[in-house]
Amino acid sequence: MVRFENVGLRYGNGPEVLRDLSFELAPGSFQFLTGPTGAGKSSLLKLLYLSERPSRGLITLFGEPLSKVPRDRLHELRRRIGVVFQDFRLLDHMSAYDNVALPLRIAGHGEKHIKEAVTELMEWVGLSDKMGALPATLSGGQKQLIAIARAVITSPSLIVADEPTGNIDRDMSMKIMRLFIELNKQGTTVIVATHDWPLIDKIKRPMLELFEGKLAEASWWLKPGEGLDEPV
Ligand SMILES: Nc1ncnc2c1ncn2[C@@H]1O[C@H](COP(=O)(O)OP(=O)(O)OP(=O)(O)O)[C@@H](O)[C@H]1O
Repeated sequence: MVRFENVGLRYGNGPEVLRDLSFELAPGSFQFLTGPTGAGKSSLLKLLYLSERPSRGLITLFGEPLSKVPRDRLHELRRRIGVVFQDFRLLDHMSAYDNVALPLRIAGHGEKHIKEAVTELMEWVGLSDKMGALPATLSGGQKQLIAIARAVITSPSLIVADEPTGNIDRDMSMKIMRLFIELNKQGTTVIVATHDWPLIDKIKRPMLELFEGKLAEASWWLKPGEGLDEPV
């Protein structure tokens, strides 16, 4: 699904903020990414969802070496990735329904299909009664549920989440993580950056740890399949 080989990243002429990153995300895997503030988690995720290009090394995404993908084809790969941010990035002037519908509208789908898909996803995240709500009238957790519905409406094969439960209470954080786990059980590859140790501890999935731009030996690893059926 994803392979990094000796990847480095610098912004402009600055120092390398990521160095010598080599790892793989297997198809259908669930991976946490953790590390202290400034360690480079968001930067690593930006490389994954194609918002930055590496300054050295090789990234292979969906079997394609990114260095060989022409710029005008990058958006095709990008469409296969759903991204969830800590700050939701909903469009404030649009209803929850229209926010969730947006990726399908951009992709040119008809309104009938859009209505079915949005209705199903709003039900899935438990917000069927908030279709017409503007983001400003929703709680942080509800906004994140809308952002997750928007991220998955195009059925991406990779979900990248950057601190999706920052500033969200414990119960809602668990609800959000359960949605990611459900998607993962359906075959979606998921990577979640978080500082939330109690959450990591409860969910028990493999973890990548960054320190000052380098991957540390993981403090613990689970063997493939291990932990996956634990209640969360
Ligand atoms: N656009 C940018 N231009 C220049 N430097 C940047 C940029 N974005 C991040 N950095 C630098 O890259 C390093 C890693 O930042 P990054 O945001 O990836 O860390 P992080 O682990 O996600 O931190 P946090 O947990 O605080 O979100 C930091 O030193 C940061 O200052």
